[in-house]
Amino acid sequence: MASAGMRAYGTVLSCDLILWGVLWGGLVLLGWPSGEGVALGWLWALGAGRWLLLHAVSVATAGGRSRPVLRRWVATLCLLGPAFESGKAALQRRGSPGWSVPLPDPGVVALAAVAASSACLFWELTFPEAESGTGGGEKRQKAWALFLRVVRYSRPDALHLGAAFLFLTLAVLSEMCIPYYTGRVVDLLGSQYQHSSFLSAIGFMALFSFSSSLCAGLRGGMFMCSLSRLNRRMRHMLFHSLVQQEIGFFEETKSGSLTSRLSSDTDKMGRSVAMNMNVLVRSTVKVLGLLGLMLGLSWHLTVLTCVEMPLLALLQNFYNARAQALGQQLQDCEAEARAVAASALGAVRTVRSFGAEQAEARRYQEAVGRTRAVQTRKDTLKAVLLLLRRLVTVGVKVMMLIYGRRLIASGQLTNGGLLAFVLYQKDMATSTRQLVSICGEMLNCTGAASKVFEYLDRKPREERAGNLEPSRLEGRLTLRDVTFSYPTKPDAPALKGLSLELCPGKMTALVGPSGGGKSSCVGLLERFYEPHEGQVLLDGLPLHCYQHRYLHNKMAMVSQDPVLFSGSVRDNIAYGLEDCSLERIERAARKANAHKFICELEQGYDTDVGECGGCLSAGQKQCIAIARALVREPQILILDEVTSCLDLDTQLAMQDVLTGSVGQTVLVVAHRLKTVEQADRIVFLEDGAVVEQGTHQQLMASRGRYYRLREKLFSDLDSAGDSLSGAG
Ligand SMILES: Nc1ncnc2c1ncn2[C@@H]1O[C@H](COP(=O)(O)OP(=O)(O)OP(=O)(O)O)[C@@H](O)[C@H]1O
Repeated sequence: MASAGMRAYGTVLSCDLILWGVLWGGLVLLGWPSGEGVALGWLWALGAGRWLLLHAVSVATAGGRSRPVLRRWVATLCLLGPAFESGKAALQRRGSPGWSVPLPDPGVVALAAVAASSACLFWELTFPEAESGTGGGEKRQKAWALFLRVVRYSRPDALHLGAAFLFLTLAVLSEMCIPYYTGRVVDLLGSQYQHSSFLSAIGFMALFSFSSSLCAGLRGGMFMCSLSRLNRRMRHMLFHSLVQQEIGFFEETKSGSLTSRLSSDTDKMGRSVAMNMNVLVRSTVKVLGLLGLMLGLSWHLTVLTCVEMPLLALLQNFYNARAQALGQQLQDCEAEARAVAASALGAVRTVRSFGAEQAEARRYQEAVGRTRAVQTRKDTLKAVLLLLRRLVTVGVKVMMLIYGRRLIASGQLTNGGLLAFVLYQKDMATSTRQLVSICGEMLNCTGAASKVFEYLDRKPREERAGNLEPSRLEGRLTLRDVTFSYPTKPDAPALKGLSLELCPGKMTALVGPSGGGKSSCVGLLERFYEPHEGQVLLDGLPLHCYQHRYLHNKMAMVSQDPVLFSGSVRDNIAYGLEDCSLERIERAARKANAHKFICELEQGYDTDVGECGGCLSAGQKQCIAIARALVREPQILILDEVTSCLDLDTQLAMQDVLTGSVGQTVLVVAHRLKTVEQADRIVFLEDGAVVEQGTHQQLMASRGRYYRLREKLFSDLDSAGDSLSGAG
């Protein structure tokens, strides 16, 4: 592939040489006086003819399809000369459309070839993906589409961005004027000194310096402001979309990846518009402006400086390939060190109880050591890049000064002109470098944008809730022939054709061995998941017909491991309810046997429960969770293994709640709960199916699975209860 490319370049160059040879030979034969000019139009006609011919040659050599970079190279090679001469003539105001320009000599042709090749080499090295066939093109198109979408989301900030771009242009223009006046000052000091001209040059220098600083500051402020506004909007939208997703989505996606989308990816994405556009526009305006100014000062020196760009791009490419791999390694090492620290600090009680502090410290030290080793390699590579980059820059500058001296000696350039050129060239190198890195960075940012949009556009897999809100709800729940498997285990059904009915005013207990499917039933009733087969009905209608908030106000659940949110006890009990009075909260807390210990807390109902309720005991957390469910006065109450952490008093209070509730549908999932004996119906689940059901007496009499499990599991509780009553 590479050799075919080289062959195409070689063939085109050879044809071009032959073409010029024929032209110059013909002119000599015709006796054309050397140094005689031609009309600018003829030069363009010559360029266009050359372009057509060389393009045909390139297509023929590349077997019918020439690569885009080859096409661009041919166009640059043929049209650079006429474009340059036109620009030069316009700058020097040579007058009428019949401008006469010199015919290119072999030196100028060779220089144009070097400049065109440098530009194309620079392009190819900087954007290798853009040329790698249709895949690269598609990738670019996708990146561009994403970028435009981010721009669309920035529409509300149009005013800020518009002002930012205005200040940016003003800052760049002012900046570009400074070297010109610096050169003027040097010239005035070096030749006949004129006080007024000197003062005016100094004045302009100061004015442009001040305006460039002021505009740059305002530009930065405006960009930062629009960036933070966009970030805030995107985070809000993304969070809104995430909390709407089905529960299965959160099981399939790591929470770390979700938080990283919310924080770093939205930020990166915002940068692709605000910060990168800032640098991109600034660098593009600067590169073009500086190129014009440099060409105006000396085109010889400008061509010479063009050598620097492909060399720098070559170095950058070499660095990028290696730095990317090291960056990946670094990320892995950092993640490992973080994981070691998090696991040890998160389970500090276990570490302490096993006396493993030293071992954990050693493990963390080793992980940090590995991170440092990779970081050192990365820093060394960067240092080598900086050194080589500096060498190239200095080498080009030395060549430029040597050549500049010759131009000054021959009167083609002034001292101040050379100084201005050197200052422009320095700026040009920086802007080009920024332009190169910003293109990579923008693709990077659109990568972040694609991840953010992936979640933003994601439609929850489950059917959206309907709008049914009947004023009277009986509360009859039915699971009819339900088959269900978790998204992470699609081939292992947790429920297999299960049918179950929960009647209003009755308490149903689900019992059975671990993994039997009890919590899965609860998950379906709570509409965390949708069944794959069968139906879940409430009062004869599918659950998804009911309005979301209505459903969850009528149906309250206390889970095995209840989660409290940081905030006051009162906020936690009234969670999800608007305008819930303190009396109502206290009533629910009393029922859940929580009022007494809440009143003993330092600030009563206003006490902060700490992160995830960390300031409370497991039993107290359970009681608050029960109060949170009871405060809604739900029609359907689901208690999933709630008594595991409750003391005897609270268990008795719970029994009062359960037996005292009239017309309420109650579902209790239990292994050890005494109340299952009082349940109106006990359903024994095993391996995702109902094995037997009936009252406690019926099941005990039948001496089936329930009987055997009860014998095994409840004997401990019975003996504990017996010993307690004996003690009483
Ligand atoms: N989130 C989940 N993702 C994948 N599989 C799950 C998930 N939760 C439960 N399971 C699997 O589904 C099956 C039924 O589990 P389920 O939690 O419903 O049983 P259970 O009767 O409530 O058990 P336990 O009494 O131990 O809580 C088990 O095989 C379990 O491994």
